[in-house]
Amino acid sequence: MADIIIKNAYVLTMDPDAGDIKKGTVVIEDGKITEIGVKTKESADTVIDAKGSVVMPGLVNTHTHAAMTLFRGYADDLQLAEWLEKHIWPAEAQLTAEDVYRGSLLACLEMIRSGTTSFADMYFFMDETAKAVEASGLRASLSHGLIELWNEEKGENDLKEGKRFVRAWQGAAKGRIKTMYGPHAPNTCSDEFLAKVKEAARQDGAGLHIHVLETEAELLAMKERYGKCSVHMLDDIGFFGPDVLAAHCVWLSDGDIEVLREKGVNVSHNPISNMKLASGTAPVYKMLERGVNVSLGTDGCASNNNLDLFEEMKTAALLHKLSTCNPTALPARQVLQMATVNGAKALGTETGMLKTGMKADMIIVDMKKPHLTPCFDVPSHLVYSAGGSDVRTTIVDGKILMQDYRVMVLDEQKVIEEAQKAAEELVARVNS
Ligand SMILES: O=c1[nH]cnc2c1ncn2[C@@H]1O[C@H](CO)[C@@H](O)[C@H]1O
Ligand SMILES: [Zn+2]
Repeated sequence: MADIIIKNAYVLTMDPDAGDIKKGTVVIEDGKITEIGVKTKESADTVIDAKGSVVMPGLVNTHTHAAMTLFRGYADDLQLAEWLEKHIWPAEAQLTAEDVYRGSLLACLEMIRSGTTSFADMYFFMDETAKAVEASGLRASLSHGLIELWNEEKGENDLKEGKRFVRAWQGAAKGRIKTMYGPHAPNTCSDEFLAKVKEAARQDGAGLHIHVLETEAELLAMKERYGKCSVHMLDDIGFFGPDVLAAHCVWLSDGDIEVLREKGVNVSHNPISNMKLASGTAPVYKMLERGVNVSLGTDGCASNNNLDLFEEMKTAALLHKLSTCNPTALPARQVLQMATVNGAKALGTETGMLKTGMKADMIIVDMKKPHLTPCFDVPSHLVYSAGGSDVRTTIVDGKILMQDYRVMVLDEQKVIEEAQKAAEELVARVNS
């Protein structure tokens, strides 16, 4: 007997061999997809009739800072350097472990509601984010942010904590948690420090999550310090490989794109954050054309200001049509692939596709809505017309986290109230 059967759904498998099944069935057992097709002979404890809905792989957010939900709308309409150094970092200096737990739990709730089933995070007090992931049932790749700022002692301490975290949580929450090293950026960490972090990651068999060439200011600072850009500096110290997740990658030359492709680096594109902070336009069309694995991320809620990957998909599609003056750039299906298949590849998880044997991370999107009527093409609707609030059911590792808009794993009102309180008290401390 299976655990869950989803029937009568439009199945968007994202599996190139299987394609879409217009009226299909997905069978889930022991956290995995055991059958996919038109009909099944199986029976199950839970049978979901998904008539009028789409079942698809859960979305993968490859770059965020979950606890920054507490800073949602806290400092808007500013230059990145001023935003980070004058507003965000002073506020982060007042953060407590409890705050990070409240903020992370709020983020998990928001992700469950908007169809994100796994995410990559880089922040502080990461034990708390890990606990929130454990409690919420989501899947995540977590890293402690290492910000050396050319201070050897700070670097050592950060790396020590990063290492402790990597070892403490690798494989936790029944394998849903993976850990990574999170050196912040090439303009906040020295080349020597980055090489040390790379070595630690190699020893632990852990991945690396880093911001790369988010701003022109970073590019100019790198040229002045090293006589080369971040990509070449990182390449020269042996940093790159398929275990690296590079967020932003806005200010790339054609040569940089070639390095990223050759080394199998995974890029997390964050169009809304890049637009909001006016960081620039990442050459996503070119990267995809050359075969770089580009996925999607929201970045933190201080620069987005939500975690809705449906919004991110639409924005990515529109931004690259506009920036290339080419309406055929980033068609809907390719954008869906970025948010599912490419994201799963970036995090190295057996998810991102509905396929027998894969982990059962999937969402059911309600298509019986005024703004989704009529429906000629499902991928088009998912990218251009739908929003995170159209997700009715969210399943991770074969467990139902939200069923028919009801979150099963968290006390929603309590999570919201406690996050609100934590945010208010935090800002009061910052201003006192
Ligand atoms: O867009 C961004 N660019 C650079 N840093 C960021 C961005 N968003 C958040 N952080 C910062 O990264 C650190 C986590 O390691 C935090 O200090 C967070 O505020
Ligand atoms: Zn970031």
